[in-house]
Amino acid sequence: MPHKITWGLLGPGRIAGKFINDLLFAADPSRPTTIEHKLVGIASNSNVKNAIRFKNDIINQESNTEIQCYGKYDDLLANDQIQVVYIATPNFNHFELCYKCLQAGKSVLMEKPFTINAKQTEILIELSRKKKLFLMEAFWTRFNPIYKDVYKLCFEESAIGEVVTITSQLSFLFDQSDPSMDRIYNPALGGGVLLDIGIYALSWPVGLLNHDRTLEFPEISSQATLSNTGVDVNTAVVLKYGSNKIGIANCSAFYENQNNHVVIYGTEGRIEVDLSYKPTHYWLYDGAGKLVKEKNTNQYGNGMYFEADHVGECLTKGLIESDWYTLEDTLTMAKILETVRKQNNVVYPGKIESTEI
Ligand SMILES: NC(=O)C1=CN([C@@H]2O[C@H](COP(=O)(O)OP(=O)(O)OC[C@H]3O[C@@H](n4cnc5c(N)ncnc54)[C@H](OP(=O)(O)O)[C@@H]3O)[C@@H](O)[C@H]2O)C=CC1
Ligand SMILES: O=C1OC[C@@H](O)[C@H](O)[C@H]1O
Repeated sequence: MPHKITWGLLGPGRIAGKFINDLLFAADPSRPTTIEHKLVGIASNSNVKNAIRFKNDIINQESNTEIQCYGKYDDLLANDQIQVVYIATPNFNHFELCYKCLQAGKSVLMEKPFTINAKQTEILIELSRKKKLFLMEAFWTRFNPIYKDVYKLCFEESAIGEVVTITSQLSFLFDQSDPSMDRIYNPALGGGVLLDIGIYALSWPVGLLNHDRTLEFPEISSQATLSNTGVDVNTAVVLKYGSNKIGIANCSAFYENQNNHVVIYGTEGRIEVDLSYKPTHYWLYDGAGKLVKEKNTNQYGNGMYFEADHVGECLTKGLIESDWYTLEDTLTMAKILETVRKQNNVVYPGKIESTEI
């Protein structure tokens, strides 16, 4: 019998549509058959019509009759049929909503970036442990099979010797005159490219230069250009781990990058990856620069079901934390993002930095 995981959704917007589509419908034959995902509730906090529209747009009318729609997030939290809540709102209220979910006894899958600052992350980790509830950042890239293959090549097969340098980028054209870009340019919503897309570029050096989590927090130097609204829009970060490992990550809102690549350099070769946020292809080169292996993956859905299935597997096993993308990993990333923001005077309103509920 498959293990049924019952989901609630807060924030029926853009990413939620992709995630829920994947959760329910991605037809990858390798998906675990032991888990049956069921969407039980959808909540908008501004208008129940948003939740209803989402339900009708995403889910086949015949199969959606049992899904409850709510006009307030709190009402969804009162539904005791819901086991885990996926929070897909803009960055500014992640802390508050996650805190409320945990207090209401719900496990949580929280969109990236987990919170606005490291203190908020620490509080949520502590609360989830106290309540014995599952909590994870929806860092979908880490669950992508190409990321996992690269990890294996580097650390189980020693395919490129010692990993010493990683360069990684992610840039999109975020047009400031487009009203839908409010989330990116508005400090009150926790905007800026670092938290929006820089986090993906950073995740490769952060995940692979310290893969066994034995090294100290890295030395960080960074530079950023700020928008007229005060958030970062063109940002570069250098991380130094230990005495000899260096990561370079950059992100920008100024151009649509055709080359959002990652390159992992080892002492005996390199691995190139096509897309830092949504990898589909890797190429392994030996020390002489000869291509020795490559892999292209089949694409099913949006690539977000890997993280969703992982949540299902963790819940099935009764875990309160992933052992693959841990809460310590989330906290480390939160500290790195905060350090870079501080170095570049990206200041958010005190209200969204607050740890008061
Ligand atoms: N994993 C990934 O690939 C991606 C992740 N993300 C992350 O997901 C989160 C949501 O991004 P995205 O889907 O683009 O966001 P949207 O702008 O689509 O907003 C999502 C929902 O949040 C609520 N909301 C939007 N603006 C506000 C506001 N000003 N005040 C209060 N509530 C608001 C709305 O729900 P309601 O009806 O309740 O008001 C809206 O439907 C972000 O943290 C982002 O970093 C985003 C894109 C891709
Ligand atoms: O997480 C994301 O990935 C894709 C981007 O377009 C989006 O702005 C960002 O939030």
